[in-house]
Amino acid sequence: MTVSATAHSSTGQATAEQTAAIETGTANISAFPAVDAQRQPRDTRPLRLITCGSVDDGKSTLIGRLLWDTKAVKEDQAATLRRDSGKQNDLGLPDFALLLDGLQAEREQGITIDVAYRYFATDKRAFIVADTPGHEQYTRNMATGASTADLAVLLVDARVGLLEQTRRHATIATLMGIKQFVLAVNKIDLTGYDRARFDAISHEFRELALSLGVRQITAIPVSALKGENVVYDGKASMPWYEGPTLVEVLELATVRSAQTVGFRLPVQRVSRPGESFRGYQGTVAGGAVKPGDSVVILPSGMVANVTKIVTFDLVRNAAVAGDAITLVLDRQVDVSRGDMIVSIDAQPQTGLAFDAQIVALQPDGIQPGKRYWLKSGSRRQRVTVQPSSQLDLKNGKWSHHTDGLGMNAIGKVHLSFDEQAVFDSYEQNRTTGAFILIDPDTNNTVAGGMITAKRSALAGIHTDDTRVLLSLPADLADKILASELFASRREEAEVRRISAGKAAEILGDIDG
Ligand SMILES: Nc1nc2c(ncn2[C@@H]2O[C@H](COP(=O)(O)OP(=O)(O)OP(=O)(O)O)[C@@H](O)[C@H]2O)c(=O)[nH]1
Repeated sequence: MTVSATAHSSTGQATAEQTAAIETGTANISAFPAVDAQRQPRDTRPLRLITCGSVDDGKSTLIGRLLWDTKAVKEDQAATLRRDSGKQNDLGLPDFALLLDGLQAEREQGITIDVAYRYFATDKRAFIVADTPGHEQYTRNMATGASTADLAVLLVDARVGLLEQTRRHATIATLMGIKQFVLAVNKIDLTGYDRARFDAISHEFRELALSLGVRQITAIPVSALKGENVVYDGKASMPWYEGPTLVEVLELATVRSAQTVGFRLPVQRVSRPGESFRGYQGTVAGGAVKPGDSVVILPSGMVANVTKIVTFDLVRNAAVAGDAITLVLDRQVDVSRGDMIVSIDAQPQTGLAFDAQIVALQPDGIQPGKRYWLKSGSRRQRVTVQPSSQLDLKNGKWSHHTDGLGMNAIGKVHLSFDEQAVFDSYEQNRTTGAFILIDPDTNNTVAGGMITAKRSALAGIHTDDTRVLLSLPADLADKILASELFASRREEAEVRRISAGKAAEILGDIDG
């Protein structure tokens, strides 16, 4: 067995070695109902999932069970687990939650662990599971885990049903772009395998998920403790359940595609080892590049052609997202750290104002109108943050909110920059569309966020002005927008391009 249960703190990419190890893993799943192996080509990319649940819902037990039943536990670990059998449960099984105890201990000592990543595999696919703590104060860790996940497993205790925390987790997962949910109705054994109970909870969850716009939902009655419907089926106890096991759903889930639109190279360093060589170094954050491609340097807008792509040991004829490269261009251009080199035909947005969604991470929260440092990749800029609405985690609705955002609050904000900023939307690129906010007084990271859209200059217009414009026939509104009178008050070039229809969209956004 090549797979080990490995805990990793912080930002969580599997190393190449780990990925290779999990990809060669061959877990024994013969006793588990086969999904036609012929029809299911093995996906080489690991599926990333996040598990969320409230305290005591059985999250540790479920993850432990997944690792155990897919044989992702090393022999020595297994032996230790069996030996510590003071902890054995009524069924004579080891306490699976113990597999995760190292992390627990660190947490109790107050060592900051954001997210622990664990690796397991079946013969169809490898998995990386982000284990995040259930307490409310750990919301930001959940957001961190969710930001890279393809799928969220939400746990509820079958005896208790959905809680506010379930809604909170589902909402954050959705905000982070997760579109596939599994509801694991755990501890079903403690309800006497009550089908009506399961149906009621899954119905309620379906409504919640639909209200969030999530359509891919699978609800599964599970006993993590007994290992029913996790890796092995639970037909003996639940003949009424004909759906898939948790692992079957995970094997069939889709890996979120990189969704990048064009080539992006945030410049980390300008390399000038000698007179004759000048290269721009960084990690490709999207798309691909090859010699001969035309690129634009942002925010300056200068154009150049790629002559050479160099990595640490060789000259390459192409580079893709994730590659650390040095790019050589065909002419002298002014490029510095924090600039972005992008493909000419699919450029990110450049502007002074953007809309974003943020999660406040510090007790001080986010203060309206305060200037922060915004850091995205290697770029650091001054920004003013103005909240516009806040998410009510009890009912999942946004409400108008222009005051500060407290710790763990999720808000929509307007970002205003002193100098041109360059972003993709987070939907389009998770690297160049994401940022953190740093408080200049304390140097603390006070928020994590994602760009939703560029704000037009029109969005700065007083709402009443825009309402008046919208009440006019579209052609008249267009004329007024294009008039000198209006242009003299606003950034002329921007305003001219905006139709009343666009204004309606922006207004909707302001109201929303
Ligand atoms: N009967 C039964 N008990 C379960 C099941 N899953 C978990 N438990 C028990 O529920 C208790 C809590 O389980 P944990 O896995 O520690 O719960 P958790 O959600 O990870 O809790 P924290 O780690 O504190 O967040 C333990 O005593 C488990 O043995 C289940 O499916 N059936």
